[in-house]
Amino acid sequence: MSVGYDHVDLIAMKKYGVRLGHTSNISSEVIAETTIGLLIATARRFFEANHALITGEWKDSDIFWMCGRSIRNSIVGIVGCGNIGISIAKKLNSFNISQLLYTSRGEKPEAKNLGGKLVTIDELVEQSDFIIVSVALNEDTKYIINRKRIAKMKSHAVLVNIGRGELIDQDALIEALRENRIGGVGLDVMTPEPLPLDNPLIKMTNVVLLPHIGSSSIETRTEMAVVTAKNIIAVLDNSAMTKEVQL
Ligand SMILES: O=CC(=O)O
Repeated sequence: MSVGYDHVDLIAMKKYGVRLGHTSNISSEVIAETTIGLLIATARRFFEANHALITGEWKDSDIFWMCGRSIRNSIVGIVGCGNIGISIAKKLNSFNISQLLYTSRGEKPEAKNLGGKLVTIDELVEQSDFIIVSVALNEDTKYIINRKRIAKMKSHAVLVNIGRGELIDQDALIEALRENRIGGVGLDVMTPEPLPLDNPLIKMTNVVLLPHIGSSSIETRTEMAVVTAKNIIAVLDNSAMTKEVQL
């Protein structure tokens, strides 16, 4: 009952003739909503600000207290422009950003129509003020955000990951955050999940962590459950699944 199937041994499934269903595209919209929320919460320091309020640190202060960065007039890069990436791009369109960048195997007409420019991953990390990782995890994309690419990011760049934890070299990310080499990070996915409470990310003020709740709306989870049930029934009936992975 998920979009991604990186946690399934596809070779073994194929070898033993086990069919695999998933919930492709059902959750794209709600994951895109989560992404926008996480992007703003990270860029505008919502959790840090909330913590300041509840701990009595909210005082008459200087005009730049708790300032974050606007999304307006910024360059936003989306790594991976599948259904979720496109849905994020559509929502961002109303934010008056200055440029949308994206990576993909080839130009995507839908992204182009939204003003998106196809770039390489290295160009994207170098040029973006906000970087959103929304690509499927596989052998080609594992650690796509590696140490070298983290080093290329702008010092104020905000990185958001709603794909899978292993898309990012998390140790390199923690180092960059410790040394204030990037602006902030918003993660709905991380390594491992659940994240142990002694992980350094948990205590960092420039990090917003969510417990992999990208698709967690009642409506979406209900729809995912129904499709999963239909997929199971299809296997029992030896008929076509609603969403089947071609092994
Ligand atoms: O991460 C969520 C999913 O793959 O559905």
